[in-house]
Amino acid sequence: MSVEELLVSAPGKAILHGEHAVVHGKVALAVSLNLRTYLRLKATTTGKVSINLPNIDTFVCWDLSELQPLTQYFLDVLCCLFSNLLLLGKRDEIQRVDGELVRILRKFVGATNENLDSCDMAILAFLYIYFLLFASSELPSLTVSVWSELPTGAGLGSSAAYSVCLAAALLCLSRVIPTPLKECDHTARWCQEDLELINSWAFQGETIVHGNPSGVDNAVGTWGGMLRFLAGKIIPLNRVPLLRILLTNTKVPRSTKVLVARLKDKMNKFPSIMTPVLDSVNAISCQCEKVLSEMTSQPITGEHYNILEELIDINQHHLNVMGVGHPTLDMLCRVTLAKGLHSKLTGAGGGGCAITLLRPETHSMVVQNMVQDLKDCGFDCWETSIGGPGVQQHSPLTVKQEIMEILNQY
Ligand SMILES: Nc1ncnc2c1ncn2[C@@H]1O[C@H](COP(=O)(O)OP(=O)(O)O)[C@@H](O)[C@H]1O
Ligand SMILES: C[C@@](O)(CCOP(=O)(O)O)CC(=O)O
Ligand SMILES: [Mg+2]
Repeated sequence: MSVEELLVSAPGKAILHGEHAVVHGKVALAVSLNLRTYLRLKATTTGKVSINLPNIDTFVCWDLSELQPLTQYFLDVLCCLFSNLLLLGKRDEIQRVDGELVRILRKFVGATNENLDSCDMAILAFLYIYFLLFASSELPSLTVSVWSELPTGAGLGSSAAYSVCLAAALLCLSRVIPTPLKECDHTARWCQEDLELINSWAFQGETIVHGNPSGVDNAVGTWGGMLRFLAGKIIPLNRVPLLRILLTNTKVPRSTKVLVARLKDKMNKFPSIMTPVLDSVNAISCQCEKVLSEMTSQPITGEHYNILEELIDINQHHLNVMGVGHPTLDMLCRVTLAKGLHSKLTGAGGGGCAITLLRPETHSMVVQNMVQDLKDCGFDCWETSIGGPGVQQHSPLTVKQEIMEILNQY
């Protein structure tokens, strides 16, 4: 069946514990959010490839004749990649981004900045997946439009949600995986094997945006729910208590790529100092997992919350030691602590977002006052439910009208 129009979405994430340490092979606990990125793909006959990214004010359109000469560079890599793709066993090969191809694409889009600005990274991630999937056949003419409820570059995994949507939609268009939505369905998900493929292609998109991602963000975007992630191994945590979490965005812009590289430099400079810090973060993730599991098998007590709060405080100090804190994040922690509530940065830090654990007994007036104090600092706050579904295909009727209106503009 040919794909004429396709609507997919993927959730953002919050990391409870283990950001950065997870890049160095330590455990992370992460959970999907009910804030999603939506992508609409339309196959066209215009002879053009258009990509519309209103969140980052980026709108690009190429003639297929401009793109065609680039296909030759991808063909060698493709021979190897497609055979591995079909075998599905050699996942490492699929996941390795080819540096030479990225250099060629960077030159094509005129990206000069070593760290790449946000629009270049998003365009490169699209082109990389597009060429790898289509260079060996006819390049398809299409329009891709993306809109996200997530703030971009704020620690909530917008890059991964974007990459997961790109991977799912382009894999469907190339017919490597089927479109799961049946006529009577509102939303549908792919089988486990197809999800693994989406996840591995999304990892490539993340690699272009981040440089050296752990893979935890694209795993949450693909599978949703709460996950334990360790060195590429994904374990869904099905028995977890319902946690109330407040998200606050300091609105200080930062780049995950730069922050991940900053910690790498520190690790190289002070290995014997930084390694124990990362080991301690690993222990925090394990201890948190244990407490969360106890909270589902025993009556929940104040002591469980006390431990969760202490772990948040210790980890926030560690993240400052790693060099990924920011004065606004320190201020945010002080403001919430004044109301007796504990916070830590989430994601790459350096600004961006923090999570605050709300205790069940915390009165709604206390939360409201605290939110006002945070807003007075210039921050955005929202209490969101966690554990939203992973990547999905939608019928247009199931997507909020305001989101469809944005996507339908293109
Ligand atoms: N909705 C979107 N549209 C276009 N690009 C996006 C979108 N969401 C994320 N991106 C890409 O991801 C980058 C942000 O990734 P990153 O620095 O990892 O922050 P985070 O993942 O925490 O939001 C953006 O600069 C952009 O290149
Ligand atoms: C810092 C890190 O642990 C999480 C980054 O998340 P985000 O891009 O800031 O949402 C990096 C990674 O795991 O790839
Ligand atoms: Mg990211």
